[in-house]
Amino acid sequence: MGAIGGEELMKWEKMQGTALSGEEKILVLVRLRPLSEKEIARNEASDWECINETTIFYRNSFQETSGLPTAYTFDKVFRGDCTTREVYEGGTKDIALSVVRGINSTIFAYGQTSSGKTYTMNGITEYTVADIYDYMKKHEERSFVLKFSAMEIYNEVVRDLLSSDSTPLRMLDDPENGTIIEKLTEETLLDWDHLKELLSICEAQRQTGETYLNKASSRSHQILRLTIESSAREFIGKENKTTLAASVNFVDLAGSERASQALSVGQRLKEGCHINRSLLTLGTVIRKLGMGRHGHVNYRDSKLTRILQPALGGNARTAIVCTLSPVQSHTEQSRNTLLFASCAKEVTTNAQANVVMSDKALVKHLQKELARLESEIRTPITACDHVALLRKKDQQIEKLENEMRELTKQRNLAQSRVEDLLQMFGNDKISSQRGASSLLPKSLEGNMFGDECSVSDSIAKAESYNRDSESDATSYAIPAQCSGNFGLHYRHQRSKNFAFVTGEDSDDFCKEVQCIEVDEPGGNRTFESFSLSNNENGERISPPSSNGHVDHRELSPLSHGQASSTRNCFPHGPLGQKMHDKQKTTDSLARFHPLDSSPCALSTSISGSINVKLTRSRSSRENLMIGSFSPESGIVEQRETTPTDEQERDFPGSPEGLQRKHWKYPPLIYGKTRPKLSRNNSQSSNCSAFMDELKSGSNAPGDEDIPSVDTFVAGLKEMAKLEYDNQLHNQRNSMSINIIDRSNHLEKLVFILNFVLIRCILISVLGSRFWEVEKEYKKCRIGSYARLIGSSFRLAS
Ligand SMILES: Nc1ncnc2c1ncn2[C@@H]1O[C@H](COP(=O)(O)OP(=O)(O)OP(=O)(O)O)[C@@H](O)[C@H]1O
Repeated sequence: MGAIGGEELMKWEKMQGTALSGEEKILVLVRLRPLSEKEIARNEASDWECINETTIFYRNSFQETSGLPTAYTFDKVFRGDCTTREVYEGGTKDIALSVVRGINSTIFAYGQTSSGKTYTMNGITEYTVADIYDYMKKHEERSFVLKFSAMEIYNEVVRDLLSSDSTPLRMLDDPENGTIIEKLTEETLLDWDHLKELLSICEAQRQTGETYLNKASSRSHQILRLTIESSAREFIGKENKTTLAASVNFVDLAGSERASQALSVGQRLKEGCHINRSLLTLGTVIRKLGMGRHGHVNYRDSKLTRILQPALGGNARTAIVCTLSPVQSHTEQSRNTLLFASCAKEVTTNAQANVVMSDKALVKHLQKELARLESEIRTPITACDHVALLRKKDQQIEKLENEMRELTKQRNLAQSRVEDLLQMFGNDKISSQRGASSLLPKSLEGNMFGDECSVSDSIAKAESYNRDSESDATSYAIPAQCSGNFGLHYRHQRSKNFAFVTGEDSDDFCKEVQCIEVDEPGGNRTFESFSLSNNENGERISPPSSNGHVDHRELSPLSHGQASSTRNCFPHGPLGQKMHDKQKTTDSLARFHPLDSSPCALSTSISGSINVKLTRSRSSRENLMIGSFSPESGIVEQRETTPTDEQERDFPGSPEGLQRKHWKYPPLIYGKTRPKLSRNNSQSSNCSAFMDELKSGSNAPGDEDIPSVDTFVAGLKEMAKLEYDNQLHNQRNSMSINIIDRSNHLEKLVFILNFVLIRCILISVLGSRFWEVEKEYKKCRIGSYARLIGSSFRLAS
């Protein structure tokens, strides 16, 4: 019998209206047995409940928290009050009856002892056979031949249940039909009554015994096999006759049992061991098959799995009915059954219709098949395939075009962004160059522009410069923590990139110069702060109040990222208005010529320069910077040091009162004799005459003596020049010191060399003299020896 499709099969398929072959998962049903009378009498309760058609739920009456699953889902679950007919109709019928269509099928029951396997399988077998006979009646156009065989595996021995001879049967491996049982009785059924008779013989022959858990416990695995061969009556006696042949196996497994629970001893215990061992092998096979047939599947480890091999992942349709005992004391066994069922539902079988052909029919069929394949080879791709291929290609082209469009869009967007950024950066660079150039003599501007070309270079140079200048008392870049005379802390923030350069959204941008640190005579340093912010028109707003006292929180709104609050930095009243006007004028000037700009512009220039560098090289987060200006490179450099107000407040050298409140701006003194910025009494700190003017102006609010911005500009310009001169002077000094040092070193070297040379000469002169003396000495010695020998010869003669 082979799984060959032929005319007969095709006809049969049409007749049935369904496909007869294919892969499918094993059907897994779970049946819960009702509590027996005995169990009810013992006041046992059921912990299991079928909550719907597919899920069985474990109700934990002990409220255990074992972490094990409580709900299990299968193809179908049946409550205790469900009849066997319902179980049969609920899936097993379809599988069992595929045998009449030439497909092997297997129904087996699995579960612990006394869970209702035999009860279920007896019913299913009866219903199936009844339905088969019913089917035969309905399909009189076909002739059916039914054969019945029965065997049991008892203590790993195969026995024929239809024979009184209890001699163990041998198992043989047939290359075509798999495992066959030698000499197994196969009865051809005459009718339904004949089958009933045979079934009763099997029941009588089967090994059963009484255990504590089951009065009539099956002690063996029973396999009832019904083979059906059918062929169309019209072809009978003809050459092209084909036959469908398949078997349905009804397998009633022996139940797993615990010796402690079944109280089995002696023979029962031995039976139990064999049962458990073979069930263990079955479980292992199922688990392996459920994981996807990787590697070797150990079918041959037990006779049960050898016989059931086609049903487990082979050429068969399979249904497993897992039976459960509801009793609490069997919960663990029930869980094991459900675990087995869970693995089994992952196992796939591949059932094929089994068609038996006569030799002539087989030859004819093979010839036809050959002709078909040859024609396929000659015309590998039909016109229909071409059209399909073209359509597929078109779809691919369309998809790729769409992708290209999308990518082009993204590229254009990215390009425009890059251009915008470049434009903004260019503007920024110009602004920063202007800012820097305002601090430089014209002659040095060229250098600066050259340096500006590379941002990283500029930063590197600026950083190195700042490193060098940290110890320099005249540098601008003295950190607040150092003991320099003062340090400038620049804080800036840009909520929109380069807004101040483009003039757009300038109110989102604000810069602040804060915390000018001054060494007090007593060694204490103080911090003062003022902020310079841009208003909506790009105008800078200066912070001092009319009374000269500035609240730092008002002056540094940018620390909170709120540009709008910087507008409040102006003192209220007429003074504030005047300042505002003055500032406008200054800013407009500063925009055209940074060198002639106001101090605010100067600061802005510094900040702007810093901003360009840092916005590109670092994130736009709020920074508190220490600025340093390099006259050589024209770079204003800043370093992140003490960024938060919190840290400033905690700075030991900054008295509370002076840091945040009661700001005073005494006038600065700057002149040729003082190379660095200084102030008269340095009570608190500030750096500009402008502030002083403001201070004086605050004494007479509303007065016409508004602080002169020009004065401040001039002052700062002078400061910058002075600082620059000072830098040059210092550098020249340090260079000359260097040269002197180096010439000293050279002199020392020459002296040492001379000394060594003289010693060498002396050594060589003395050496040659030594050799001469030694020679003379040797000569004298030889002469004296000769004389001695001569005198001795003379004496002897
Ligand atoms: N669904 C059911 N409804 C009513 N009674 C049932 C049901 N299932 C089983 N029983 C009864 O429970 C008892 C044990 O059933 P059965 O012998 O079928 O169990 P088993 O699983 O085959 O046990 P073993 O593995 O020991 O052979 C029997 O008396 C049977 O009549």
